[in-house]
Amino acid sequence: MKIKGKHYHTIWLKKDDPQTVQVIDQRKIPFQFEVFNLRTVDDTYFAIKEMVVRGAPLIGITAAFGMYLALLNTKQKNLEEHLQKTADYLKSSRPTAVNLAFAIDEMLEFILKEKENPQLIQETLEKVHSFKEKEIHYSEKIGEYGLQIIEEIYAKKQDTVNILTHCNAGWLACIDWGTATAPIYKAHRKGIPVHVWVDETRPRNQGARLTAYELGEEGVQHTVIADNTGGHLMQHGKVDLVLVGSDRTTVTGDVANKIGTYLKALAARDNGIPFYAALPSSTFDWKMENGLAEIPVEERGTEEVAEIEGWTGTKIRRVRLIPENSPVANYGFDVTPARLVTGLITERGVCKANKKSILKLFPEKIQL
Ligand SMILES: CSC[C@H]1O[C@H](OP(=O)(O)O)[C@H](O)[C@@H]1O
Repeated sequence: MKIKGKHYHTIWLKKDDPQTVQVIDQRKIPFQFEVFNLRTVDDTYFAIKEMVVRGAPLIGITAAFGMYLALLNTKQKNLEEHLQKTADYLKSSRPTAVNLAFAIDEMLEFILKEKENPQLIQETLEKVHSFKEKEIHYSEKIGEYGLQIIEEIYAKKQDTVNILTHCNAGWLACIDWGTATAPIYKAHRKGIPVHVWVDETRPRNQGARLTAYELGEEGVQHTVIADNTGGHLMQHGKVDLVLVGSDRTTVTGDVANKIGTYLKALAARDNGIPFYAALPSSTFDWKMENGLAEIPVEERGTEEVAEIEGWTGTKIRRVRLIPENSPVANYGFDVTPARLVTGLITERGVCKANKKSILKLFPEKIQL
C-alpha cells in the first residue's frame, strides 16, 4: 500500500544486492520510517522476535526469506543438518502464528528436494517470491470477498458503515492489502462510506500506531479508541461490523488473534453485531481442532505492559507506567471460540466457522 503516495510492500530484496532482505521497521511507525536490513538467519530471528516485522502472513514470508539467507550462508556438505537447525531456530521466534511454521516447512521441503539443482539458490529465491506474490493475491481476494459483506450492510443502512477492528491486521501485517483491512480498502476505493473504530490494542498499540497510520495514509475515516471502549459503542448502535485478523485458526473455526479479540467477540454477540475474522489459508491449522486447548499463546516481556513508548517530537522515548515492584502478566493472544464467530473471510470466499464449511472451501485439506 502507499506511504506518502509511494507504493510499498512490507518486505523486499534490496535492489542490486540479492544477499540483503529489507523490511519496514514497524517498531518505529508512525513516528519514523526506517528500513531494517536482514542478511543472516540471526537478523531474521531478531526481526520476528522483536517485532520489527509482525503479523502472521508477514512473519511467514520473513521466515521464508530467512531460509533463503540460511542457504546463502551454508556449505553444501552439511546442508540438511544446517537447514533443519535453522528451521527449528526460526520457528522458536514466536509460537502462535501458524504461518511461521507453515512457511518454514514449505521452504525446507523445497530446498531439500532441489538440493542437487545447480540453480538451487536462484530457484529458492524464486520460491520465496512466488510465496510472497501468493500472499498478496490472497489478501486482495479477502478484500474482494469481505467487500461483499460491507456492501450488504451499506445497502440496508444507506449511511456510513462503522467497522471496529482490533490490533493491526493491515497491509503492515501482510505484504500488501492486509486481511481485516483489505475489505475496508476495497470499500473505500469503491466509494462506499466507511469509518473504522481502531482499538489501540495494548500493550504494543499496533492499532493506535499501525492501523491508524495505514488508514490515514489511505484516507479512510477512523477514530482511535481505548481497548475498553468497543462494548459501549456496540451497545449504542455505533458499530455495524467487527472485522479482525487471525494468527492461527483451527479447522473447526476457533480463532487465535491479538489479546482482547475474544472480549470484542463477546460484546458483538451480546449486541447482535456480525463478527468476522479475515485470514488466508496459510493461517489455518488444518490439524488442530480445539483452539482453546491447543493453540500456544505467546507470553512476552513484562516491559511491554510496564512501559509505553511515544514520540517526544524529536525521538521515540519509553516511560514507565506502573510501580517498579508490581508483577506483570503479558499474554499476546487469546482464542475466540467458533461459536462466537459469524464467519471467516478467506481467499476462496466466506464460510461459517465450522469444519464442514471450511473444508467445503478447501476440499484438498480433508485428508489431513
Ligand atoms: C494478518 S495477521 C495480523 C495479526 O497479527 C497480530 O499480532 P502481532 O502484531 O503480535 O504479530 C494481531 O494478532 C493481528 O490480528
